[in-house]
Amino acid sequence: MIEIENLSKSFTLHNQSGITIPVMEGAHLSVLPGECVALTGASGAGKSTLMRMIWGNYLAAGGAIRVGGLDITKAAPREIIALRRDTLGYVSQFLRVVPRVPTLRVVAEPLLALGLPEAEACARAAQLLSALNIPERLWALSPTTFSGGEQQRVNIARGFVHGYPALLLDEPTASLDATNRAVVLGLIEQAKARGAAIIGIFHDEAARAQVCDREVDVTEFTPASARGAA
Ligand SMILES: Nc1ncnc2c1ncn2[C@@H]1O[C@H](COP(=O)(O)OP(=O)(O)OP(=O)(O)O)[C@@H](O)[C@H]1O
Repeated sequence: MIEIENLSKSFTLHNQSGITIPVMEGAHLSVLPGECVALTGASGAGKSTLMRMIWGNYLAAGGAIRVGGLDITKAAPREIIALRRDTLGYVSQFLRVVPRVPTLRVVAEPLLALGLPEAEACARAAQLLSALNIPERLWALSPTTFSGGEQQRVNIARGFVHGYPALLLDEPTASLDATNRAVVLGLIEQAKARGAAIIGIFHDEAARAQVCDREVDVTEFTPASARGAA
């Protein structure tokens, strides 16, 4: 479902004499439907960079990233938008929303974008918000004033509202209490059971051990030149 081949990435610092920093070389990764793979490696090894490349926010220098058959490194913006609507979900660490949109709507939006009737989309959103213990009195409010943990749960609800065939999870249990952490791990297990291919960053080792089938240390993809500098 997710296939990465010979991927490389470097950053050019335009405001610092245009210096180029290679951060990844020869990256390979393949994630099958129903599998959850954890990206590991020390801080700065490139975990977030790899996730952002799969999401289509960072351009690759070379290689291929195929999600559901589409090579993201060569895709047109409209293809990326369609991929994000239908196939690829992303639970980032922080919720980014348009101010004044009610929480229920924020969570229902991915389903509305797919053309589901409003009542159906809102019912599914309500189900997830309840499961994630967001009190119903908050659903009509914008999540912009919510606590860090509440915002993260809204973000998770939004990321799991549609049964995406592929999912990227960036620290999905980071600021959660034990009860909500267990709910999120349950959602990940359900997503795997329905066949989602998942890539995640989990600093929570117990969570990683519970839901991930294997680990990939991105340090393996650090270019030899950058390794020498470390
Ligand atoms: N936008 C950027 N511009 C320049 N360099 C960047 C950029 N984003 C990341 N880097 C560099 O790429 C390398 C990998 O960073 P990345 O954030 O992917 O690491 P990480 O493994 O996710 O770290 P952490 O666990 O601390 O979040 C770092 O050396 C970082 O400085």
